[in-house]
Amino acid sequence: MEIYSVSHPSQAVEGNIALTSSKSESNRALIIQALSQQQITLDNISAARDTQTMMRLLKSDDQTLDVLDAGTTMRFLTAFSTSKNRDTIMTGTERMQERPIKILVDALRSIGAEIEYLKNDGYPPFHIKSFEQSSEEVSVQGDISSQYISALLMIAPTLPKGLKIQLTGEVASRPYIEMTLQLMDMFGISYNWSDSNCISIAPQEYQENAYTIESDWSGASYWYSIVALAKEAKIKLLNLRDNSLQGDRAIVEIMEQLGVSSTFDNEGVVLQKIEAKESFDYDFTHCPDLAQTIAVVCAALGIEGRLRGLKSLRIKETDRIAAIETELQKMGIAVEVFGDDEIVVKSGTIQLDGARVDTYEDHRMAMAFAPLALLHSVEIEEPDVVQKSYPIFWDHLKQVGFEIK
Ligand SMILES: O=C(O)C1=C[C@@H](OP(=O)(O)O)[C@@H](O)[C@H](O)C1
Ligand SMILES: C=C(OP(=O)(O)O)C(=O)O
Repeated sequence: MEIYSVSHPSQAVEGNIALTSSKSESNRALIIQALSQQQITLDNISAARDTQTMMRLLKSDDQTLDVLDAGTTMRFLTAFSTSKNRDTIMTGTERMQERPIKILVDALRSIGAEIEYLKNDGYPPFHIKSFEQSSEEVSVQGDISSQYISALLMIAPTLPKGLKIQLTGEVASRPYIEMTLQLMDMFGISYNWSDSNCISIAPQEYQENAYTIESDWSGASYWYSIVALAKEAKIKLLNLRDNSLQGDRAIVEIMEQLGVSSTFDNEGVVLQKIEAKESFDYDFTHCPDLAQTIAVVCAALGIEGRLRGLKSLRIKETDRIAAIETELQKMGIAVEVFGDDEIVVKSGTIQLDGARVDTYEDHRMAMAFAPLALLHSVEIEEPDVVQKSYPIFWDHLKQVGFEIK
């Protein structure tokens, strides 16, 4: 097994960081480009493996599309292939075969798709056999994954009857749905989102336009953590915008409570240290990818942190609630878990002597725990997991004085 030993002798960080661009924006823009008959020009496409996989599979003529561990790639390509009536087998890693797809498959079946599961009902792999649109009305449960909804939204204008998507229950990860609609709007699509949570999209064509993908706010979160834990810090993150399409921009307000200020200029955002509050309480329903970063920041600062709205964490790259609990407890920090939705990271003194972090094939475990190296050297198992969203993460750490062996 590969292990990195990460440390930071001076505990002071300064520099400009050109983050990898957003895989969420990239994967949407690529699907829109593939659905459009017009010239759609995209700049700054993400180097993330999830996006590189999307690009490769969009060009592929193979019947089987293996998305590896990329959730958006699985969900968006499922709807895309169906809309094209393309005979396709969708598959992915072992973990991907445990991540639910039933809500999306049921929705596609209800509008005319014939889809057959090849192993376990409700999970990849499955076979998309045929599609002829029989109905434009579809009902989708909103509290499991917004990716099913984004997938349906993007194909909607290209379907002969369009789509009326009725969202039911609580709608989680809402900013990701808004990102999808805002990108569609940029390429000429109009839609109506009613008070009763019904999104209607008439048949229309995606129009010619150009878009430059923004840096990744989820990746930015690790830099907020680095600034919070460093003794001295001045970091500028390039190509991030105050008015972002990405919901993880919420890290700005979150980290104001945990010791980091943000100042935007026309190049990006400058992070500096400020005083942290003494306790922390936040609902991550709409920014689930930030939860691991914040759990570790609370543990490192010795602040009690109540993290709510974590329901979707159990079905991501790993069971992230269990992973946070296990790894922080190894470091002497008690974590109370309340059902599937909430954890409390208890205040205490983190024990990093001999600390080794298991990353559970989850990029965010590696990146969330790496900033602890500012307090004491830490070992990170399977460091290559960062390829999924932020391939140059470790090079960026070296750029600001982290030592990696
Ligand atoms: O649409 C997207 O780009 C994403 C939506 C979120 O997933 P859920 O909607 O499943 O929470 C998020 O966790 C994921 O990293 C990316
Ligand atoms: C959950 C994530 O990605 P996905 O669901 O697209 O695999 C993530 O990047 O944290």
